[in-house]
Amino acid sequence: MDYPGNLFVVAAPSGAGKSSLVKALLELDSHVHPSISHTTRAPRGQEKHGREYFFASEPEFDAMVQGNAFVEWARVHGNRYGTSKKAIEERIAQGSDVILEIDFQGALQIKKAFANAILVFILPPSWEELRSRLERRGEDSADVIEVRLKNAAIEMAQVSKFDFVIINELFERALFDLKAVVHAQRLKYAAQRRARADTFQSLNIT
Ligand SMILES: Nc1ncnc2c1ncn2[C@@H]1O[C@H](COP(=O)(O)OP(=O)(O)OP(=O)(O)O)[C@@H](O)[C@H]1O
Ligand SMILES: Nc1nc2c(ncn2[C@@H]2O[C@H](COP(=O)(O)O)[C@@H](O)[C@H]2O)c(=O)[nH]1
Repeated sequence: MDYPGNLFVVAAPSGAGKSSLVKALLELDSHVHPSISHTTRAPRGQEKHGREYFFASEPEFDAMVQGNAFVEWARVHGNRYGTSKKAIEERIAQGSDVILEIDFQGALQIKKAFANAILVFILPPSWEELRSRLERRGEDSADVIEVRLKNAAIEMAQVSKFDFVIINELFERALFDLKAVVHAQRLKYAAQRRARADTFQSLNIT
């Protein structure tokens, strides 16, 4: 389906820095809107319902799956996460750009539903740095960090299926690259829409 707004999907192994990069992008670019996912994970320290996530019980999440409310959902690191259709369709239909911060399974489901979606994969510069970022963040127990690092190898094996890969070594450099992807995509779709409008006009199609 073709929508006037752009859909960006950012995936990365846990700790690579995607939330930090997306947050910085949102502060700089008011035309990009985040999609707030639903999750069965418990809230972390400062997280608020409706800000980082909509926190849902297992039965609540089940009901949404049964009700076909998700455009994609996946089990990630032992919890379920999903993107509600409502969260994105209304906005991109109105011409806004929407950014999703989800895992690779969800990203690939999104590409099937929205062929124009742009998939961006964020890589850490090294395994040592990935571990150290997870430890420094101080949000997850040692066991959870081990699970996330183990899953990171599986996630990174999917990188070739993404449209763009950004290495988040120097934060400002990675942010520059993410901004460039968003900007390039806007120019590309704007040009395509103009070309189509011109053709429609010359063919007298309304
Ligand atoms: N370029 C960078 N250099 C150093 N530290 C960074 C960099 N980018 C992010 N960080 C830090 O690494 C930690 C992990 O970043 P962040 O929470 O954004 O990762 P994430 O990919 O969103 O993880 P998750 O999927 O678990 O939510 C944070 O403490 C963040 O401040
Ligand atoms: N497939 C989906 N994955 C999602 C969604 N929202 C978040 N995520 C991913 O889950 C992991 C863990 O996140 P955390 O907040 O517990 O650290 C991370 O890779 C997220 O990107 C979603 O709606 N669908």
